[in-house]
Amino acid sequence: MSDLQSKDWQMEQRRVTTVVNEIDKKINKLKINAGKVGSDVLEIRKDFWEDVTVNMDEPDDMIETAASIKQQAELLSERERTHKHLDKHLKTLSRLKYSPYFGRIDFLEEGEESTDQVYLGIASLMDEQDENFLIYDWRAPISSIYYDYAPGPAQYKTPEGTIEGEMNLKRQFIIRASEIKGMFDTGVTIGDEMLQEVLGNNASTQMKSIVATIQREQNEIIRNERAKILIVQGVAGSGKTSAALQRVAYLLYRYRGTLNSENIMLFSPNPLFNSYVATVLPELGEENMQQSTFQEYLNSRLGREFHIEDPFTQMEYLLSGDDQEKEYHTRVEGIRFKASLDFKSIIDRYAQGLVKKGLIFRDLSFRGDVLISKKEIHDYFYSLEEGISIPNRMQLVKEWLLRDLKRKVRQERSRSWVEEEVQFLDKEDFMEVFKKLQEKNQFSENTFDDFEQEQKLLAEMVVKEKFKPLFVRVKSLRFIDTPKIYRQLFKYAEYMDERLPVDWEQISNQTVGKLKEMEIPYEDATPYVYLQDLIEGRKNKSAIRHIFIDEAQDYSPLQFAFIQKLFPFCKMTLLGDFNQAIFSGATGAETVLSDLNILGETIESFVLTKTYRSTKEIVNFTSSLIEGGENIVPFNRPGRKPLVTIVKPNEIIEQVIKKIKDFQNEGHRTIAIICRTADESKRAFEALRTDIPLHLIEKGTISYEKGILVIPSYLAKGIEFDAVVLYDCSQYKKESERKLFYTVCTRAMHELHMIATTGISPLMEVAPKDTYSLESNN
Ligand SMILES: Nc1ncnc2c1ncn2[C@@H]1O[C@H](COP(=O)(O)OP(=O)(O)OP(=O)(O)O)[C@@H](O)[C@H]1O
Repeated sequence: MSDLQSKDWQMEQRRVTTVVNEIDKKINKLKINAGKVGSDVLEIRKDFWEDVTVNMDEPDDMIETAASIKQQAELLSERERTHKHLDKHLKTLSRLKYSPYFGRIDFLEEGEESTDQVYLGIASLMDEQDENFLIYDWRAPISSIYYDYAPGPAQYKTPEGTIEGEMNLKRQFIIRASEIKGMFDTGVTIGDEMLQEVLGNNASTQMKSIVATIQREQNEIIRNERAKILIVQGVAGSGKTSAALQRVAYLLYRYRGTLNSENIMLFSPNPLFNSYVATVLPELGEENMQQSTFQEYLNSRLGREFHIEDPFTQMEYLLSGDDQEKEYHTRVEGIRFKASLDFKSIIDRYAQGLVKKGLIFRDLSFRGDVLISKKEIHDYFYSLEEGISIPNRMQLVKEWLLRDLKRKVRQERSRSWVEEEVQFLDKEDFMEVFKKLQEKNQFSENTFDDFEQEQKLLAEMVVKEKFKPLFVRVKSLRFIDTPKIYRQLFKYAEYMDERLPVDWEQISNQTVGKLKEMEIPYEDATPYVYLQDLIEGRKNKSAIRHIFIDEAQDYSPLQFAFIQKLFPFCKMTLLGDFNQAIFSGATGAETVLSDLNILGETIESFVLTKTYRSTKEIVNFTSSLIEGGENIVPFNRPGRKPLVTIVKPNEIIEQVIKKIKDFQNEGHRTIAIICRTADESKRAFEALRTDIPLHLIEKGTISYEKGILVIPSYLAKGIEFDAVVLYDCSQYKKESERKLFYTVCTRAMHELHMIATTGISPLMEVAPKDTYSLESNN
């Protein structure tokens, strides 16, 4: 280190120390404050009822009592909110104390005399007088210069306009436990050195925030405020998920006061992924957005009625099914067609036809008798004016049914079964009736009359209770026979459209067969709920205002159209990689990213071609596996070439164990043995578990720990590992599995080892021989 550098280092360390002292003072003050508020909360809770005037004698007193309770509850919740806020602030300060900032820029604004020194951290911090920023939030307008420019002329946008000037210095820090561990003055990009340092580290079971090293093209995505639909197409490892999460943090900062974490929703590929990304936002001092998988949504809609196939079971079928069989082909054809907008338009036209005829209803029965028949409901529905939309007519039918049911409740009271049931009521029920009569002052002091009254009320109670499920059914529109209406679609389609696949009849039979068993194939679940919404209507009550869809290539055009309908007023950010479209890859179905024109309206699209995850050698190999791979730019981090070892099938376990031991000795901590299917994963797990400690990841797994895991190919999406062992790469044979093969190989950060039992995968034949090493144990 030169003298100057060392002087700079000392000067910067002194500043860190001063800032940390300032943070300490703030922490102490805040702790005292938080302590006070905390004891206020406890006290209010303890004395809640003592401080409330309770008097129920007169109506006026009751009103006063209610007001007093309300006031006390408001006071309590105000104190609780303040406490939560202080607590959050304290956590942020402790994080700042550990590492106050990661960057500095010196910026001379045009027309100004003095240069501003801007230090960037995960949150802003003012000096004691609250006059100057000691740290700027990385999301502040001025901070964007750090991500967008090299030293020299620079500009940034503010709500008031663009500010221009000159950046004289751009410096990066690695600060840990209030001590500078690394310091770089950087040039063109955000320090290669710093990135090298970050990317060279071991993978963890949780994704990390990238605020210190966001790249210019990622920053553009993170800060985009215009687009209604923002599309990010990025190669594997280009930071799509990272950019998405920092974008959530940015939006929460930019629109603070009007947007909170409850208003943002992330659709992720599987439950494991949810936990993988769960710590990024809290690390940045923000609360996590809502997270769900699309499957969870479908379950919430259809789970009561159907057994729903999940996408992983569908994937297993595609990977393990016999592609020589007619049935397999029919299914694949069906999956492909049901993903398309052609199918959606068939459903739309079918629904239009239902305006005039074709809706099917269910009988409403009670104690084995039909109370209101499906025919009566049908006739009532179609007697309503055609100009009224189907959902609105359904509401009218509902109201009619409810009125009718109430009438039926009254008629039912005098039936003999009711009298019998009354005998079996328990004491509490009698007490309730007694209380009701008392409240209504209905006792006449005439014992005979009183008995009559009581019996009447008890009968009413019994009937009401028994009718409850019927009322619930009617209120939730379950008098509509949607399964039958959906099944009927397949017959109708034959007369409606010429764009049907040639084997539509077989597809229909296959689908209808499943539906009759109350099983719904994954490819039918979205069309089903889409049709259901056209019939029932769905009010958008959700608080969600921004949707993020990760692994967007796994959504079909029809699914996306459905999501858009579901959240019509939301902005959306879609992140995906066409080359990792493993589900559609297996069937040739279109995905939402196949043709961006279908998204119409206001889309803005970004492409990320630089990849950060894997070493240069791994990227050289993986990018040769796919079309267009020559455009992928690896980050310059050296490593070993991927290695293929050919072994006899009965030696595979021995080879895996050997390789795992080697990786562990080299210091790798998360090692994945990726198998093609769940079945293969189970077998590998059973064979290995006695020799090495490992975890088996299955579709329901929600989190994992550091160490060795066995995981089926399609569940490894979106996640990364220090080292990957492909259990048997000879199994990836079909062209339709190219994307799957590419996806699994791109999970490796530092090492990729492929074991082959019957020769290398034919999918690797396109890779130049010098992009991998080959050894044979035979
Ligand atoms: N600007 C950056 N600074 C530091 N690390 C980065 C940056 N961008 C991406 N990375 C790292 O690269 C790896 C891949 O990032 P991420 O998982 O977000 O990519 P992705 O595009 O979603 O990948 P995939 O599509 O393959 O799942 C992560 O380890 C992430 O931390």
